[in-house]
Amino acid sequence: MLTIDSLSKSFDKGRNYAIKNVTFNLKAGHVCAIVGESGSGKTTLVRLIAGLERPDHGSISMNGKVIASLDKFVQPEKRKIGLVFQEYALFPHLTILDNILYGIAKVKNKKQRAQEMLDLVGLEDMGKRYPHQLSGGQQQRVALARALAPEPSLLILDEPFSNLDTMLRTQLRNEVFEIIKKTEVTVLFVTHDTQDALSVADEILILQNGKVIQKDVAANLYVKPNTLYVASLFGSTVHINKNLQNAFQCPLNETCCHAIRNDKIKVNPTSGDFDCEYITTAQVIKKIELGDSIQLLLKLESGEQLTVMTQDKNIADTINIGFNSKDILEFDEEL
Ligand SMILES: Nc1ncnc2c1ncn2[C@@H]1O[C@H](COP(=O)(O)OP(=O)(O)OP(=O)(O)O)[C@@H](O)[C@H]1O
Repeated sequence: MLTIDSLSKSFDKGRNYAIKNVTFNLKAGHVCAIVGESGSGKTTLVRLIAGLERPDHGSISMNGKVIASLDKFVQPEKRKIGLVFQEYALFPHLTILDNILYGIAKVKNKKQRAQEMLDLVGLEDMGKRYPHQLSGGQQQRVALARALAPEPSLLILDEPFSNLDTMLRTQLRNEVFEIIKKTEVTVLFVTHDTQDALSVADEILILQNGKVIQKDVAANLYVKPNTLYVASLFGSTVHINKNLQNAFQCPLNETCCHAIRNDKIKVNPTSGDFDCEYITTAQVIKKIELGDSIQLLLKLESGEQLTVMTQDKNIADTINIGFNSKDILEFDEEL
């Protein structure tokens, strides 16, 4: 449905690239989350797709038709793309109903359509109110209703929940995606929050320095991350550097980079039935009680520090820790 081919964009005549050679496909009806740290190019990528920026290289096609390339540019309003941003961008002087009507000037039965959209987002009685009379979460649902009203082929959500506090954020995210599922619209969802991505996306695209590092379903990103960065995004991860290899006596292939998830490091204070292939001794520097588990900050003889989790309340000052080769993650990259 959406095809991005070798897309690049620079804001300084090619010295740096906000988006560099990005290629991916998105199937109709799928939700794809775009995840990456600040400055990785997420917003630039969706602005290119929405037609708010022009690419320097490559092309964007929707349903087989090129909408942006070096010699073709379809205007944003002709792209059938709905946008929802972090700031709700509602017109303050228009009622909720008029805000929704604004986007569907050319649709037949537009009042009926606008009311249907209000019903869809659960604000059927609020059409006559003004934006300032609604809560942040309600305003974001109006923004969603407005974006969905013209029946877009693609809906782009750019950090739509960042303005909200954590409780409301999770609730609204779940509500919004329940609404979206009913419409079967294809979605690109920009977020820096991996929990958001894991909760709602069919697939996740990871951007780093403007490049796609990996695009896959969530389970694969966890089990087979391409890089240490991707591994770290989906759970605390320790790089098994030379010092750690020496400490645990686990020599690893020098041409690759290796890591272990913190929750795969086993803790056993007595070493009785310790069942790990690679073991070392560690000094407990700090214990932090986190409800029913305890986080331990450890120092190895080599001076390396790492954290592990345990449920054992009787932790001595010096403990054994270890892991198994099956849990080691291996990447091609050099750090
Ligand atoms: N209009 C612009 N002019 C100049 N540089 C820009 C412009 N827009 C983005 N950039 C640069 O492009 C790079 C990618 O920015 P972008 O906003 O796409 O990242 P992001 O991943 O969305 O970040 P954030 O999560 O902080 O919003 C950054 O280095 C940014 O400074």
